[in-house]
Amino acid sequence: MEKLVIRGGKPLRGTVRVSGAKNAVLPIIVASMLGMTQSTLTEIPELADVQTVCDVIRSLGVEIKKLQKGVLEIDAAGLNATAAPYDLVRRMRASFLVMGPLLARKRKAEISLPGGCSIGARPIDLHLKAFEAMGASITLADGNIKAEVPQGLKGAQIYLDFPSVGATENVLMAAAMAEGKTILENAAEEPEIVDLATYLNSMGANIRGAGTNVIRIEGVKTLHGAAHAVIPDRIEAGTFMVGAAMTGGDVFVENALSEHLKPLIAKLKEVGATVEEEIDGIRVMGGSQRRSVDIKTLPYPGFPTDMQAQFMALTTICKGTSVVTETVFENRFMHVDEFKRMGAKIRIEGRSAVIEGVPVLRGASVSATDLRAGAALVLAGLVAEGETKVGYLYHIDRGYDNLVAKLQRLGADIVRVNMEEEN
Ligand SMILES: CC(=O)N[C@H]1[C@@H](OP(=O)(O)OP(=O)(O)OC[C@H]2O[C@@H](n3ccc(=O)[nH]c3=O)[C@H](O)[C@@H]2O)O[C@H](CO)[C@@H](O)[C@@H]1O
Ligand SMILES: C=C(OP(=O)(O)O)C(=O)O
Repeated sequence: MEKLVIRGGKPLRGTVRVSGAKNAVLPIIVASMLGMTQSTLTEIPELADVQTVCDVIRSLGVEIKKLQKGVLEIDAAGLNATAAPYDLVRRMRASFLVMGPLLARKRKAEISLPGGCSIGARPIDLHLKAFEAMGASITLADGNIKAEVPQGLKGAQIYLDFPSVGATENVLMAAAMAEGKTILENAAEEPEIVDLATYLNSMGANIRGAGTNVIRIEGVKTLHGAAHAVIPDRIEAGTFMVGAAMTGGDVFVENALSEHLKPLIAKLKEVGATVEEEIDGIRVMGGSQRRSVDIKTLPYPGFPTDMQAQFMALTTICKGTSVVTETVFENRFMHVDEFKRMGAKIRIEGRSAVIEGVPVLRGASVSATDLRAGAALVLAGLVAEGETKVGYLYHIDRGYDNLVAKLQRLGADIVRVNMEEEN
């Protein structure tokens, strides 16, 4: 098994460039299925999830060429299948986003229930209710969802019970080519939704209001390919920012957009870090004192759930008691037990974790229980006394582009080793 081996104690210093956003690139690659001509996408991060989403849409007849590092050319003229294979869908929840484009272009879709992720049950009822409102009939058999809309999708007024990111994206893609107008209320407002809408509009769609909680979509008959550069990854940026604050370092996170990171910036300042918002990135300098701070995750523009684990890593070494409350996912505290192995003092009370800061963490063997938990354990390893070994790296590989090389360039003592070879 491969592991990351980290020797803590080195402050992160220097410049790191943020890659394109995982949570923007996945829906954007899927949205390319709607184009009748070729799209060129740039700022594509090197991630296992990008590979998986490309495999999913290739299996449906879409041609994808990697022109050079970070650049994909996608041609969906030959889209010819309507069933997404189970072994790919189970690997990544975002695969379920192909349902919208398949219904729009092929009027039917068959997709396995997306793979359960350890952070919560993650149902897809809001996606399905929205498709039903647009005229689709949906059946579930043998773990597969079959949706059909023989007369084509019709625009509808849809209210999401929760501002789900994935459901908003699926509706945007379906409604872009539906007949008539769709009004989506209580829509998700994340920057990744805006990026998807920008791309769809450059493909010929008519979408207004993305980034607010009401999105209006006037359906068009066809869409064409377009050129698009994916936005920077605010969660990757946030991970390095927390790393700088934790290690008492000084890091310029190039390409990070401060307008996407307001809650994190505010909380880092509360902890005692200095944060400078610059035109081409964000500089974070960690102080010697770290004060305890409370956070509560919320849909955008609230504190992102995808930064909760990394921020909790920081609170483990803040002076005093911090409370971290998770409201978006019901089971996103798997990292707590791993932090405890490293000497952190944390107890869980319902949806909150109460963290009593300790002066030092100790290196230990720990497991990445999910993507952000993995990143959080790496951050903990950077400040721990002695050696930390982080296993189950496939979680981290899903969503961080060259994490080890980027950390090494910032001065971290971190290597990736194959433990079997070592023995
Ligand atoms: C690929 C991608 O972009 N992933 C992000 C996306 O996931 P994802 O799109 O899956 O997240 P959602 O916003 O849909 O989920 C938020 C909450 O709504 C619930 N829910 C969602 C859909 C549904 O039909 N029914 C339902 O109950 C979920 O179980 C969860 O508790 O947004 C999450 C919330 O910001 C992030 O953590 C993920 O990194
Ligand atoms: C939960 C995450 O991703 P996904 O929705 O792809 O599982 C994440 O990026 O932290």
